[in-house]
Amino acid sequence: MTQTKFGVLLVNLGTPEAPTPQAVKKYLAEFLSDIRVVDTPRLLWWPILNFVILPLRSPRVSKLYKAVWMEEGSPLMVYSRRQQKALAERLPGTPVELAMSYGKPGMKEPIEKLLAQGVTKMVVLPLYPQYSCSTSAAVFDGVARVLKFQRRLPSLSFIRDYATHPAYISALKASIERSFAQHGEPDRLVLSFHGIPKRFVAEGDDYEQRCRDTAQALTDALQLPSGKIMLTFQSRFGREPWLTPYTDETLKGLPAQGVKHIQILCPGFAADCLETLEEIKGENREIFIHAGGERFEYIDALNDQPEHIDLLQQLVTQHF
Ligand SMILES: C=CC1=C(C)c2cc3[nH]c(cc4nc(cc5[nH]c(cc1n2)c(C)c5CCC(=O)O)C(CCC(=O)O)=C4C)c(C)c3C=C
Ligand SMILES: [Fe+2]
Ligand SMILES: [Fe+2]
Repeated sequence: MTQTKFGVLLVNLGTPEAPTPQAVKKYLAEFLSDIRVVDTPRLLWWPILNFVILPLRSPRVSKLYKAVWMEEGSPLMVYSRRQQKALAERLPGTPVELAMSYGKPGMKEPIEKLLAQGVTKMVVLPLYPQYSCSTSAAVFDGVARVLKFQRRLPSLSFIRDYATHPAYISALKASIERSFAQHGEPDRLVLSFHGIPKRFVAEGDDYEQRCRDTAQALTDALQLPSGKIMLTFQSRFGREPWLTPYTDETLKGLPAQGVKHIQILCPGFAADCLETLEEIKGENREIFIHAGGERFEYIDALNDQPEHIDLLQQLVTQHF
């Protein structure tokens, strides 16, 4: 009889290997070729991607990566590795691998490493608190793509999301309360989530609802008056309408309404990355201050905070 051997696969988006135009181009080419992310018909998308998007975007975005790059590498990779290590320390005897949907180490090598260690049950945890077809479902595709070439499949648990998990909400709450204690209570607490095209939601993606579920659970947990918390969407890409209100437009309008002190948190990002550090902590601070805002405080992602590792541990061990 085979004994069950558990293994954990953490998965995040992926990031370039270096903050250079060539490395960013390679990463974006893989990421933006996934039909889960951009679903424009391939024949139309291929020339746009290769002749317009990649040549124009890669040099510009590589400068943004340079601005947030850490000594050990890209922030997303650095924090994800720390999460992997901290979770592995909590689970002696259970291998924990980190995979990325795009770029290195990809999906194949980490899954094969788990199987080579005799894992018979794999718990897959996409590090996206709110489900979206563009992220969580792409992880599912990646797992299936790799397992397609295995003769012996492991049992699988796929954690769809954890938007209202009590340990997630209490980790966010603790972070916010620390920030309030350090800087005072702001006029508004802004929760900025990565956007997606509105069309994805119309076609059945429940991402917007899951973001609202998180915001509601946090509002209840913090016991703040409902007008104090705002939900916005960042990182718009392309021409079609994305989820609104947009973070940048909202922040630009706040000072004129008398809102001069904000704190901002990105609950949809398990790890700090380009989108939080450059776009929110950098660019959106500028927008707010330029519009007449006075105090802007960015609240770090949960990264490798002990409360976050508690959450990851609870999420995976409930499947053991
Ligand atoms: C093109 C469409 C995109 C969709 C849909 C999308 C959804 C989505 N993304 C994240 C999380 C992250 N995105 C990050 C970067 C990033 N995202 C897009 C595009 C879409 N994202 C691009 C083109 C980029 C790269 C930067 C740029 O060129 O502007 C990152 C950061 C990666 C890093 O290296 O730091 C994360 C994380 C979520 C959660 C999401 C849907 C809910
Ligand atoms: Fe994105
Ligand atoms: Fe961005």
